[in-house]
Amino acid sequence: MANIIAIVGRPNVGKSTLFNRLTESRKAIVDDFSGVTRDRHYGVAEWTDKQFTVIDTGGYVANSEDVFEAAIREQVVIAIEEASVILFMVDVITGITDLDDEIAQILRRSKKPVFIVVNKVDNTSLENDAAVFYGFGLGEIYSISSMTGSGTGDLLDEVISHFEDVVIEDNGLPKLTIVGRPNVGKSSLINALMGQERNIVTPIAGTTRDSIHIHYNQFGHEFMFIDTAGLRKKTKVKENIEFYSVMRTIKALEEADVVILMLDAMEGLESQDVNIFHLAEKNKKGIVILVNKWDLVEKDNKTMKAFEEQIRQKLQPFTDVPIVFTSVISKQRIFKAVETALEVYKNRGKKIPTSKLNDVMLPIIENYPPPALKGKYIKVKYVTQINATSPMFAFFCNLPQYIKEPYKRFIENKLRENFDFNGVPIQIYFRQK
Ligand SMILES: Nc1nc2c(ncn2[C@@H]2O[C@H](COP(=O)(O)OP(=O)(O)OP(=O)(O)O)[C@@H](O)[C@H]2O)c(=O)[nH]1
Ligand SMILES: Nc1nc2c(ncn2[C@@H]2O[C@H](COP(=O)(O)OP(=O)(O)OP(=O)(O)O)[C@@H](O)[C@H]2O)c(=O)[nH]1
Repeated sequence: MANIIAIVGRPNVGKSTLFNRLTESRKAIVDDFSGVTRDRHYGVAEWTDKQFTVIDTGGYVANSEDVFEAAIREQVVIAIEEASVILFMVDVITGITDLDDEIAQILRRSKKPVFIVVNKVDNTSLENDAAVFYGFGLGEIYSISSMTGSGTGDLLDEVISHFEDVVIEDNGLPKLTIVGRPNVGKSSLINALMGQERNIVTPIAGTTRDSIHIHYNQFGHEFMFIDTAGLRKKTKVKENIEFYSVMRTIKALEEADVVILMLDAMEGLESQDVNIFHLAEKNKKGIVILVNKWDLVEKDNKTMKAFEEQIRQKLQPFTDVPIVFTSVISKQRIFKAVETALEVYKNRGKKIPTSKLNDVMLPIIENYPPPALKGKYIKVKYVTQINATSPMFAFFCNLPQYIKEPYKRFIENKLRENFDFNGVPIQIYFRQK
């Protein structure tokens, strides 16, 4: 089961501030790429050795107070159903409001772990004021200051102790999932690929009730579809449809080996898609981009190229990703899409023999060594691929701490030029030897 933390609470209590703090801490530690777009609503975070996804449920722009509060209540219900842990954030300065009380009432019916996070406790003199929130009857309270970070460590220690280990069912077959915003054509694609069969397959229940695993075995291809496309929840508020589908997407993504990110050609790649892309990238999943509804685009011989460039521009720095233009309606390139996803699956499992790796990479490094720092030369001695589910390389050298980001990028590009890793994130480490 995916570990998802949802931060709920009324506006202005500081949800986004905590979210930024949690997701940035990971960025500083493990995210090797700089210049990555900051994920606004959901991101990957890490505490001690546990990795998890954080969702910030704020950010409504609603026209009436009623709709607004209904939307928040609905979000809390979705969070209870879909998240593993809920952080209910309140504000020590304002105390308990009516909306806080309503949210607490919904949360009291939840079976999921709920943490009351009392924010804006910037100094110890405010700690006494926090005690009022015991009145919710939801157990322990955690006083924090999202602004300074104080108290967040204790909170996270407690939160991660409620995570379950991610158990992923494995029958050795590639696991693909199709993700994308509502209405891009996900269900249509699965239906088109399965043909009549979809109606007769008995869905193999996934490890959780979050997804359906469909065994595909036709036209010489065998794999598993992690399908969430059929699972839809009726929500009254537009933003919540998105919120719900994001939750489902995160879970499907964590179970899959390769993520097929489907776009609508008429809309292009939007920020929500870029978020999903980065989520897949950070989870080290293989990625294929499908530009669907290509039939609707007025095109000439340059359109596809221009479209591709536009997309890659937004995906930087990880642009070595296949892009396939499909029309599910006219069955154009739908098998190509599957074949490409299976290629990416192969690339993700690729192991380069150490001798070959050194034969190729050492001369490149010799010709273009890492820049010397403070008069010290960096000597790379050898490289090896580490045994892992996605490509990971260790370069052994005398002064690993002197290797800077641009040089890592250079090395990654050379690996990609010489060995096909199309569609897969690569991790590169420099180690002391
Ligand atoms: N003093 C103090 N102010 C804080 C703290 N955390 C957040 N704030 C401030 O509270 C205000 C609201 O913070 P946000 O993080 O935007 O709140 P939110 O809950 O995400 O709000 P919505 O996006 O509207 O749902 C901002 O002005 C923050 O600077 C804190 O720990 N202490
Ligand atoms: N013109 C055109 N329409 C398409 C294509 N693929 C799907 N559609 C239409 O787009 C609409 C949405 O398709 P769905 O397959 O339901 O999309 P979905 O991504 O599963 O949508 P949600 O279930 O809301 O997430 C339907 O009316 C489809 O007929 C395509 O390639 N071209």
